[in-house]
Amino acid sequence: LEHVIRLDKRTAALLTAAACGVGAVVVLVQKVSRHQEAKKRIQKATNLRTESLRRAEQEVLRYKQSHPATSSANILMLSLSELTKQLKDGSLSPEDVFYTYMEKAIDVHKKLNCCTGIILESFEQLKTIHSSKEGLLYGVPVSIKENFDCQNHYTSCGVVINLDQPIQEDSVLVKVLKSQGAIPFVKTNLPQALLNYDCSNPIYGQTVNPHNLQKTSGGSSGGEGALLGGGGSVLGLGSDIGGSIRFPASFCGVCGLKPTAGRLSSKGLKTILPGQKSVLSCPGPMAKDVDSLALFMQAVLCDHMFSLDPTIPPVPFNVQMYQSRKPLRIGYLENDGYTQPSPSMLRGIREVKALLERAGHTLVPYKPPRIKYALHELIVRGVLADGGATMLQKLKGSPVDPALIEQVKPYYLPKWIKKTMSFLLSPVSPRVPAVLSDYIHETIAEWRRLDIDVLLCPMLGPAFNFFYCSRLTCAVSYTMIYNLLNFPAGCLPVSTVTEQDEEELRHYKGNYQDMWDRHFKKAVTGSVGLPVAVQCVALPWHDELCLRFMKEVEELVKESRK
Ligand SMILES: CCCCCC/C=C\CCCCCCCC(=O)NCCO
Repeated sequence: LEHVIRLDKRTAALLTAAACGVGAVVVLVQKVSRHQEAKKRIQKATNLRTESLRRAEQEVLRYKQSHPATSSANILMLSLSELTKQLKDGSLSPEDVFYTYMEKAIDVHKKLNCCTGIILESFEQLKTIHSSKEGLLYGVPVSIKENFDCQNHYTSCGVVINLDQPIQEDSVLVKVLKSQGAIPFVKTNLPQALLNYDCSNPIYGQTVNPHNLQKTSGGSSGGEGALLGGGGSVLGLGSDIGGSIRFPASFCGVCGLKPTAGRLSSKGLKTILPGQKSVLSCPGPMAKDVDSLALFMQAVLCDHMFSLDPTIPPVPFNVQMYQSRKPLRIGYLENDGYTQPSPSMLRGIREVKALLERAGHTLVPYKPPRIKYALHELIVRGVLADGGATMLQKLKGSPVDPALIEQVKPYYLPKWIKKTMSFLLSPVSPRVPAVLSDYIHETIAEWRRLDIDVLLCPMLGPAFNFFYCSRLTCAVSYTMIYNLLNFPAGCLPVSTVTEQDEEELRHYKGNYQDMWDRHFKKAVTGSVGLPVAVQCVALPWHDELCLRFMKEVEELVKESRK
């Protein structure tokens, strides 16, 4: 009997070992085949990009040969309002403008890796563009961030799992832009899974900064930032849930507006956390100047958008509010108490504050109420309510990008650890949706108490060195708060980093003097000459007031340089 039992034990051990072996082989085979599938999809997507660039380049060459008199340098120098005027009065042809920007975009892409592909359908659209002469954006080439659906193109959001089928239908904003005579001509790069303010993914690679190739363009609308900053586009479409329009605008020296979420249609705009309602994502324009942002808003806030997406309130652009120059009461923020601004961020605020005061506006100091509570209890708990599971789901079957890895490492912690931590914290942590509206009204009450119309606050910058964005999610404090509050917020360049800023940075300690403060100092080191921006904020649905404030800052800065 003893012999039989021993034999049985040995058999059981052998069987267990064999089962484990088979299991391991199955897992390995699955992993290898998933990896190969991912490689195949990436190859297919990059081949499509290469082919679209090659064909566009050929078309540009053909056009240039038959139109040697096209003055490209002249066209590229024009602001959007000058460009639209000349297109309308016929002194410029849509063909000359289109081929000029196509050539420039390809050129900029070769240096900065900012495009995910050329929209070849734009060549066909150009042939019938004369029928859209009444449109506010007649003949204007517009660049589109990759996460907006465009018919026949992928909307990958930088994740391999989304590279299955090309999209069937244009997003609402792309349709509306076309109906206003704009020509979407190129799709632009973004970070893997969008929830990051760098601009790198395993499909299309890293986009770099037009002012310094050793710096990131920022993200997530980083392809837009780089292309606009490099001069390869005059108007772009981005999206923002934590600063994704404003970070690349700041890092690349262009303007960007995150409107009130709900003002523009998000139909056909892919996000990575659909259904997450605490912090709202929204589309918005990016461009070289504030008037271009305003023109974009005016163009898309039209009956066509309201009828394609009836969930959008039919409120057209308020030109009167944009053009008003009545003196304002402006709150200003120097340090939110969470992320100590870099010396150039702070200098930007102080210089603009002085210009605004000199122009007759009243400036009053402002502090956001309970900033730590807003960031930790409302933003982190709202966005990561599922412990990062949805995001990890999207990363399955593909490598995690080096620009994202540090950020997502904690999401990989075993569920039981995350659950225990959540349980331990739950007595002190309220449910986000229940208290979010209280926080919004508390902030509005503070604005009312100070009697302020708008707010001037620091904008993260200058452009980071590579791989620091994923280590510094805390640095979204100046931007993501306005996604949480759903206040419109825009940013614009006001200066460039000086030797003096760089010297002061050597003494930067941060508000907490912790690891993140040390990372921040390293992230922005070596930035002399890079753009410095400020952020302008208004109350919900007052997008035109936000733009008007931005426009005034832009004018004052321009004037002060004369
Ligand atoms: C202390 C505040 C930390 C907040 C952490 C929130 C959780 C994840 C990090 C988010 C980083 C957001 C970067 C911006 C991404 C963006 O706006 N994407 C737009 C997509 O349309």
